[in-house]
Amino acid sequence: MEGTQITQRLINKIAVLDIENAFARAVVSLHGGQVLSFQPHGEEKVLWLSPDAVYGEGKAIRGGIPVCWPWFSKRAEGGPNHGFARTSLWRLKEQGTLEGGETRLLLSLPETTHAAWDGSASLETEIIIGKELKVSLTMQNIGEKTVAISQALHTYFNVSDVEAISVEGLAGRRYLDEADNQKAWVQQGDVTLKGEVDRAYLNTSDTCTIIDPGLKRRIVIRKSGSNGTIVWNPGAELAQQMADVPDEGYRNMACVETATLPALAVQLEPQETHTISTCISVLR
Ligand SMILES: O=P(O)(O)OC[C@H]1O[C@H](O)[C@H](O)[C@@H](O)[C@@H]1O
Repeated sequence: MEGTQITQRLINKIAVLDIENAFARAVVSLHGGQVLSFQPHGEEKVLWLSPDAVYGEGKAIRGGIPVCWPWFSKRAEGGPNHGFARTSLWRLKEQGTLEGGETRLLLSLPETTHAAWDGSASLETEIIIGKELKVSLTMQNIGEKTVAISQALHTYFNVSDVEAISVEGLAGRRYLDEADNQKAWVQQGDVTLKGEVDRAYLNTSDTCTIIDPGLKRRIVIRKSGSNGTIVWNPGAELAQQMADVPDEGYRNMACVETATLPALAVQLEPQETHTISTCISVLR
């Protein structure tokens, strides 16, 4: 197939773009500035998207790569969990095809302010869809004071069985167990996920690899500009309490998130810019 096809449609009034090129298919939502799907040709879907996801104003879409910004997690001062970028309406600023045939989209939130936040920033997400998926989030402080930014490209991966997979690349790293009062541990060997897992790995920009024996593939997650990795799965009990996750839905999902943790927030000076990015590829 030559070139890129991009078509727009609505899911319950939310505008999404369907992209198809020589390498892959992808779906991107302008609500949240969020990749919802990425599927290289001949490959199973790489990202998990909840069949019960809610598409509506003010709601976060469960799955794909939500952009958590300008804070990650709950915030002592209040405001929505994981910030407001994932519930904002982004603009499609540029679209094009790169020399190698990959599709490039640039989404933007030009002047980003919120009642619960005293900062002011511009935000752009560059999405490159090729054999690999690359997502880069670039922010610039356009206010007059320094702002502390924590964030995540909160990536939900599609897996055959969460209890059968393992995540390589975090051995020896310190983590806080968010499911157990932030107790600190050091990761021994690869990460396996049984029951609720919510871990914040600190000071690591290492590449992680999801080994999925059921789908007979490895998903390689490279990252830059981020000093932390979150590994999350709600487990059976919590999933049952989540209206936008089917009871058994947790089994096919694993989040490995490229993050800046609140404790290690970026101090962004006026006019300063910062980029975090993740690059996802599949190996057989
Ligand atoms: O339900 P959400 O606000 O989307 O958050 C979903 C999850 O995100 C991250 O992975 C956090 O580490 C978890 O503590 C949180 O439960």
